Amino acid sequence: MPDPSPARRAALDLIDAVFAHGRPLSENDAILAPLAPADRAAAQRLAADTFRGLERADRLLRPHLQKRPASRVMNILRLGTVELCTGGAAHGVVSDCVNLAAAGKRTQGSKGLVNAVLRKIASDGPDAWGKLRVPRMPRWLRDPLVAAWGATAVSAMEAAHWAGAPLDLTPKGDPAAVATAVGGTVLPTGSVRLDRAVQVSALPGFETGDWWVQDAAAALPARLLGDVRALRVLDMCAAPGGKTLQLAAAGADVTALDLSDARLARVRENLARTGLSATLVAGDALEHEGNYDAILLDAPCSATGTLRRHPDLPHAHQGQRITELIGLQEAMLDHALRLLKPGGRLVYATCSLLPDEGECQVEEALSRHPGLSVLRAEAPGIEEGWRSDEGGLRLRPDFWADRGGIDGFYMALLTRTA
Ligand SMILES: C[S@@+](CC[C@H](N)C(=O)[O-])C[C@H]1O[C@@H](n2cnc3c(N)ncnc32)[C@H](O)[C@@H]1O
Repeated sequence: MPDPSPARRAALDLIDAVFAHGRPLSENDAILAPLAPADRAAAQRLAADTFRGLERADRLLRPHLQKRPASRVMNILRLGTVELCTGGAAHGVVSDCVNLAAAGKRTQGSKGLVNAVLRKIASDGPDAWGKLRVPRMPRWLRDPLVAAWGATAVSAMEAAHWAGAPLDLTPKGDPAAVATAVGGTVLPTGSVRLDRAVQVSALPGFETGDWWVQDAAAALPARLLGDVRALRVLDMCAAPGGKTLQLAAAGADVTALDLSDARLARVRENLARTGLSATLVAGDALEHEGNYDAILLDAPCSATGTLRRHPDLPHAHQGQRITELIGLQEAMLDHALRLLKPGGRLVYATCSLLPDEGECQVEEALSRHPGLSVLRAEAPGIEEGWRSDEGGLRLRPDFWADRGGIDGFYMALLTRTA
């Protein structure tokens, strides 16, 4: 039996790692490292597409399965179903999925099942696919989001997740020049957006570090700090460094702190590519000491605002860590306030859709710290509808629907007088 294609085999390993070990697709370099760049990109795309279409795939597969097969076999069927229903060539997909089953000791016995089921899906799946509902988020996440934002808003978010995300770049200098060079458009907030699929490293300006990849929402927190020229700024959870690059490009004297050495290496690479500089510190934010004019706290969170790009996340965990993360965010915010000079500015941000990681954190911090207040967030492109009751900004993936959406984010600009 021929070997399966390296990209499909890696995609299957990536999917298995999410379900079996709760390891998100973006944290599986060991699976992708041996592959050629094109196979790596194809594996990532196949795995992400499988998670995006998982609910539809499971619905189509259910009538063909008398009992649920072993997890890896189920994942081969899901991978094949999504490909077959989104334009994959029937013969090539079915035979390679059979090869995938044949290649594993625990899956060999299911070759026949894979072949029979995927042949049926190849004949009637593509028509049925388009008639199925837009996939929903898993209940552990959907229920609290419906409680926070209402069912209509959550359906709109799911439509945005299903549509996927364009590519956003943050320019180091003039946005118009970058937009012209890459064939993109300048968004009202100053990011440059490309609506077509591209190989990022082949775009003009990549080698010369004229821009970096960063969602338009993720580019806003650093802008809320305003003019940071010559200020001592702490980027408290810095890696992989998008916001460090913005602050350094704006002329700040940046200390970029992160717990993870491996992730700090990404900050170092990004600084080198863009010719920018910052002081890198590996360590626990809660133990860091210093005195800063401004602080950016982009706290670790559920990342539920990024499901357009990371549809695997709600399957990697069922929200078990969220309570722990909320405690960490609170402790980090309190510690950051200790490191901030009186009158200094602090941005608290999370790429989460859950108010417990955003609005509630700021409301509770205001009640714990009498000298703390929220300043009005000002930056180009901010819409009045984004402003939340306690004075922060709430961005959701269903916003900017006519422009291609924006990641979910929360951010607030704080200052401390005492
Ligand atoms: C949301 S990400 C930061 C993204 C980054 N600001 C950017 O724009 O590229 C959160 C980061 O917090 C780091 N982190 C988690 N716990 C930490 C801690 N106790 N101290 C410092 N960094 C921590 C993680 O390693 C991760 O890189």
